[in-house]
Amino acid sequence: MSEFVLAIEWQGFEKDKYVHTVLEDNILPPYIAQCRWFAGKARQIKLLKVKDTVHFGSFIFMTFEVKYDEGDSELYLLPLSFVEENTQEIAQKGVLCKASMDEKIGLLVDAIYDEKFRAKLFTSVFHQSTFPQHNDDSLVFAKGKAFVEETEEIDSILPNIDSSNSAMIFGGKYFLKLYRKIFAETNPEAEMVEFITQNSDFRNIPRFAGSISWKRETAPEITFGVMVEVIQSLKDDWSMTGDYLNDFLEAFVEGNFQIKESVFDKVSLLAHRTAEMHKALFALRGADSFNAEPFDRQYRRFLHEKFENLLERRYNLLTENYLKLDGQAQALAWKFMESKDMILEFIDQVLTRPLFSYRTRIHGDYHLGQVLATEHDLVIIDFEGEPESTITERKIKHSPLKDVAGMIRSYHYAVAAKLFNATETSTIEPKVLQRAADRWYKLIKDTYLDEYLGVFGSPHPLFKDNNEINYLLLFHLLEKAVYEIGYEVNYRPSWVKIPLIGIAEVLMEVEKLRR
Ligand SMILES: Nc1ncnc2c1ncn2[C@@H]1O[C@H](COP(=O)(O)OP(=O)(O)O)[C@@H](O)[C@H]1O
Ligand SMILES: O=P(O)(O)O[C@H]1O[C@H](CO)[C@@H](O[C@H]2O[C@H](CO)[C@@H](O)[C@H](O)[C@H]2O)[C@H](O)[C@H]1O
Repeated sequence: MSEFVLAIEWQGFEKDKYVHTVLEDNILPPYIAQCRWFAGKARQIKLLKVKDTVHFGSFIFMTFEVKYDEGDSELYLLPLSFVEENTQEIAQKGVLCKASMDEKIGLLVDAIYDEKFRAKLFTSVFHQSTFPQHNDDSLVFAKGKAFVEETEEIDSILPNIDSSNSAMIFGGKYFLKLYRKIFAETNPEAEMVEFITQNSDFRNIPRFAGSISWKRETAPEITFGVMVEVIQSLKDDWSMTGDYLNDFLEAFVEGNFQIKESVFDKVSLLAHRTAEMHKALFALRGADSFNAEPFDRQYRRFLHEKFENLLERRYNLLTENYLKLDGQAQALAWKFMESKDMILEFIDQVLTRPLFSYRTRIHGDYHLGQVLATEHDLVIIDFEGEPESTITERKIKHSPLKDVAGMIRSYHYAVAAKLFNATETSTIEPKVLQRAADRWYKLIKDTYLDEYLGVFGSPHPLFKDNNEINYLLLFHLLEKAVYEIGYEVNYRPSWVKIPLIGIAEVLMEVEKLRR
């Protein structure tokens, strides 16, 4: 905790330059560096600036901007509370500094750690309260279909989960995600979850229970948080698939290739739920932001430019990090670089080839970790979209095959990570391992895809024909694997070979299309 003792006054907080300067220079930099939600830990901070203050009873929502030496700046949300000493036990990681307010001594804390703040959030959703601000702006709490509580007296906890935002659970029933990195726009997750809950009968998402938004007179509104129902789940589908793969691995080291029927059943179930989600999104009419659209020129150009830029950035990243890669990853990276012309030619086709399929709002960052396994079913979560894209881009409509490609990539990841990282396989030749991984992947991929397409029947309402399905699926598989190189180089360099193998496999299919 910082040594500073800040004298705070909530009423004049927005204008108190001294308090802002101490926060910006002395308190926030060390504080945010230890917060899981702060995404700029690996970047050089050039400027940190307190931006806005939104009053919420005896609490404050403060926003601050972080500018870096390179790349885009970011806007963060930090709710603040003053907790008088000896009134409440506050977790050490929530304390910013010692403080005084109205002649009382206490602590300035991240308000999520203050149970009174959490209780006020709940009460405000309960009453659908509005908090007018000093200008014509207001802080607005909305209530959704899944909010069925009859009392506002409810306990709250901060669950111990891995989240890039801040989660709170109320009465074991309501899950509130308070966004930390915020955008000057409605968050796509709040929009998607609210729209699906209120306008469709698709049940395999946590249904919308409420939201917190800062509505501004002269600027777009900003979503501070979204409340949904709690999903009772022991694990996500990534760990569940990891369990099936443990069985597979055990048989494989004994010389058997074995996949249980129940595994195919689970894969089919996920394909089924994916198709139902896409059907629901396709059927949502009446609001421009959800109506299905064709592959018009403007969208084709957007898709093309985005992929070309991504490709360029990834080639540069791999070149800069080439010497840090192991021998196998270097060979794969080399192959990827040599294929540049073929990839560019394949991407170019999106500008001109006939495409009569539709595009709709989609999940956007679909992988096994975004699916929670309940006792008998699966529930899809986290509709925030691809973390690297801007918030406007995340709302652009795409072919649902982009989600399908995301999930297929995830199965590829699951088997590769399991077989190549296990100690049990350390003495097995890489070629033999690769062959087994390929077989597992192919069977699972075909099961997923066949079941997914089967749900829609024929003719398919969203996709024109098999040619288009094939091209769009390969396009998005390639795009996703290229995207993943960035994630792996930055966070798990020893896994970079997984997307590189994925790229090599897609390129073999692309070559077949050229013949
Ligand atoms: N509705 C929910 N009910 C119960 N747990 C949830 C719910 N939504 C998310 N979680 C848990 O929180 C974790 C993080 O959720 P996610 O939506 O991915 O948050 P973030 O985008 O902040 O990382 C999930 O992996 C899951 O364990
Ligand atoms: O944190 P998010 O869920 O928004 O997604 C990011 O992190 C994911 C890693 O957890 C990353 O996913 C990649 O690794 C997964 C296995 O850990 C694998 O299942 C996915 O297929 C693979 O893309 C995701 O790309 C990134 O956006």
